[in-house]
Amino acid sequence: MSLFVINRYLGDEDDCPASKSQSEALLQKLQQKAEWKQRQTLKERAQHEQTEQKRPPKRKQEEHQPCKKRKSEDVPLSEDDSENHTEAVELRKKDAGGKRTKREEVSEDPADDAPAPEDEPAEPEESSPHTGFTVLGDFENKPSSKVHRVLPQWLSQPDVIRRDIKNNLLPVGDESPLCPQLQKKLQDNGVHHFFPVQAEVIPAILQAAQNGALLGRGGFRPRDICVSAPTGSGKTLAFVLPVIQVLMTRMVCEVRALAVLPTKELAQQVYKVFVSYAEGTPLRVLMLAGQKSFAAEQASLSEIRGGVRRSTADIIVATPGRLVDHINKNSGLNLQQLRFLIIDEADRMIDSMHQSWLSLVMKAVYGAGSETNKLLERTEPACITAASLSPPQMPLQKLLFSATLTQNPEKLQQLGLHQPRLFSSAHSSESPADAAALKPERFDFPQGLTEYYVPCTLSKKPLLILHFILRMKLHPILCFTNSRESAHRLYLLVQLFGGVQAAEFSSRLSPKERKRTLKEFEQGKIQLLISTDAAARGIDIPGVKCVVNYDAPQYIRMYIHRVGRTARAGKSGLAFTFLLGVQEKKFLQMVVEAGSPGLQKQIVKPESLKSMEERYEETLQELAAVVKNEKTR
Ligand SMILES: Nc1ncnc2c1ncn2[C@@H]1O[C@H](COP(=O)(O)OP(=O)(O)OP(=O)(O)O)[C@@H](O)[C@H]1O
Repeated sequence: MSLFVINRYLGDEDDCPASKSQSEALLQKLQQKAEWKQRQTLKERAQHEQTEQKRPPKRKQEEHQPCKKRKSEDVPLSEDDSENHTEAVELRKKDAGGKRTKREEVSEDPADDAPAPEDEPAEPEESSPHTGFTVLGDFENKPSSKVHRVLPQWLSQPDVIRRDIKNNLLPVGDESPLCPQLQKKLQDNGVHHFFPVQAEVIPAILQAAQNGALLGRGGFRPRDICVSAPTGSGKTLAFVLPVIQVLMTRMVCEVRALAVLPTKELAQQVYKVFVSYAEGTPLRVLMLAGQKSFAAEQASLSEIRGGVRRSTADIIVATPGRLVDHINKNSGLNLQQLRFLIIDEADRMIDSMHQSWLSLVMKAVYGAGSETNKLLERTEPACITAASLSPPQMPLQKLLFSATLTQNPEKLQQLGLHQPRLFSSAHSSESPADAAALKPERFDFPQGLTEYYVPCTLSKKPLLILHFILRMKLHPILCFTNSRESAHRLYLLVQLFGGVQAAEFSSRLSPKERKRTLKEFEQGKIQLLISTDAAARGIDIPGVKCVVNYDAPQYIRMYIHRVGRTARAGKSGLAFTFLLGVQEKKFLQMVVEAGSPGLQKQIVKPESLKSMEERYEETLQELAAVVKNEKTR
């Protein structure tokens, strides 16, 4: 079977009359063939146009797609091909039990160019009608199946944390994995029950450290732990308590726990909790967050004892910037015995990974072994072998916490987690179908939170916030704006209007002023705290009844953290978001897609604001003068 036209050598035709008549016959035959082919092409084109008109549009579209089968029809025919074609037709006729279709008849007789009856459906062709070649394989275009997102098992099947705090309290005394000393401390601090996240995570961390701080059961490295639980659900105690319990029996003071937090205020808050529960144990806690000068922090890190430089801290709470400074400037921070690396607000910390703080910490952890601790020299994690497990080793375990932990495996991969285990209340609700459809990530909201939105215009926003405090008496209110300029202007306006104890909280203030402001707000001296997102994450102020998003946040994570400043520790709270007409649809959709039960509409009637309007107009004029004054200063 030839696939191509073969130019045969026909001999010296001019010299031989016999061969001349032979070549004439051949020429005639070829001319006939060409005519037949021309007619055939015209006929096929006519047929094709007819069927095109008859078919539904979708089918037509498919027809237009190039397919290899059709291409084979364009291959020029050789004489041999024609013969083979006749043979093939004959064979097919036999196969079909002698039944001859009209189409076969047409293709068999080149002279017959009558079109096939219109009502006769075209038969599926097993072989190309002209070449007679059987086309092997299926060259039709097939719809390719979509690649579905498949989450790693540890992400898709987390250990579930119950959402409802109030109905899932576990008494502190009941089969508690905590030592009596810490139990007593909890009772003294007014904590009589564990919240669900604590009931799940504390035993998991303690279990991995059953042999003390060294390698866990059977000599294996403990699994890293990730926790995704709502704002205010008690994540801080979920890591503070087990870390203290594991380390409290240590013999030598070395840095064994490092908690990294994104802001000074958060570091300060977590530092306080560590200090409170470490009281009465030999453990020493230190903060490296820029509250003191670098030199002062450096001096507090180590001391000379018996002629050897020794660490003076067991637990360090740090911000990434200051931590990196201490590692880079070799200020005496020794992380070679680090047992726990706690990353709070983990999703935010992953985003700040460009500072490469984590790789520096890892380098410091697995750096050259110190001469004094040859016995406990650690090796960088690699394949687990009998040899790698034989010496007593201090394993590093990472503990990640967030209310909005990312589910993006690529982002989590940057953390180099070891056989991670996820504890989550939110992720379990995501169905495989949702995951496959790449739906937006879903998070869990505190149960006691009621969310509202207030339709408004730009000019009415200041009046609304005044109405909330002066009329609705919703204070203390934590009010968020999207920029520090906006926070400052609103603060000035409220001050000028009068009758409200207000303060601002942003990077305009020094760390000292910020600390004082938060304290005063906590003490109830401030009714309205106007803040940027500096206070959106992690800050725990128990008395906040109401959060107002004066400017709607752009990202869902920010919304979750902002509204999470209320309704903490199983209590109830209100969150209001002021929405302009153009923002409404998109914002409400974003929040519901993220797992919120939905925002209720709260309309403030214009009459309710009427009585404040005159004073408000005056205030605006005063504000213009004050702002002008500030600019010229
Ligand atoms: N078992 C408990 N019993 C009573 N109060 C608790 C308990 N655990 C934590 N709390 C209190 O709940 C509040 C919120 O705790 P915490 O700050 O740890 O929440 P969080 O989950 O870290 O929140 P966020 O995600 O906003 O940082 C704190 O005031 C804390 O003292």
